[in-house]
Amino acid sequence: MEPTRPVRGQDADALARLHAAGVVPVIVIDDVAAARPLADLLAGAGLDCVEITLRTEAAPSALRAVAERGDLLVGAGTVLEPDDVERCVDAGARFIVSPGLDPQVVERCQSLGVTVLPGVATASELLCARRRGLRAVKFFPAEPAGGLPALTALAAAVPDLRFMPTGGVGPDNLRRYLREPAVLAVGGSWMAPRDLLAARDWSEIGARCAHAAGVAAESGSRAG
Ligand SMILES: O=C(O)C(=O)C[C@H](O)[C@H](O)COP(=O)(O)O
Repeated sequence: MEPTRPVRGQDADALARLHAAGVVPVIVIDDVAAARPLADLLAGAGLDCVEITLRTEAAPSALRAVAERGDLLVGAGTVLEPDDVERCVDAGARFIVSPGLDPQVVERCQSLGVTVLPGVATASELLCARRRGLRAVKFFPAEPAGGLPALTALAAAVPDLRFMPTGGVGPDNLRRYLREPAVLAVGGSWMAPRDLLAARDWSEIGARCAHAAGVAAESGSRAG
């Protein structure tokens, strides 16, 4: 990737940090009180970026709590409505992720200057993202949509875009995705899944995060 190229709606610093992190835990959080210990754990494991999905009532407050630390790059996921973009940016989100490419969500992000990673699963959606000036997208749902073979085929046809595959990625296939040069970073819930978060199983979450960070550090020139 070329992190210094100015790209409308995608701030180079955020993209560079996502690329350096390599893995992005996707969080579904039910209790805002779990946000700070989770953030401590992510930072301790060397994971610099986190996506908090707007799937729960606690999500906006959790996002704010993690963003207030100042050291982690926090994004909002499952952003379905343009008005959610403002809410998330106001809470401290530095990137916005959506399961699909909704032009209104993308435009709102671009008008606010926040990085947006809309979900794409087809070449047509990829071209729509490219037409809007984007240079990175979420590939979703990665495994059901064809996995790494589909991603590499899309990347070969549209070589100036980078992908954040998410959906069905985990410890068994993480390494393979990270070896693909078109992959900006890999997203997934396996590092801190909802049930382990609810159970406050910090030791298991910590072990999964440390493993993912280790795999990311081994892959290519990513930061450790
Ligand atoms: O599109 C969004 O905004 C989402 O929130 C979707 C999530 O990124 C995936 O559902 C995570 O997939 P798994 O890692 O397989 O659990």
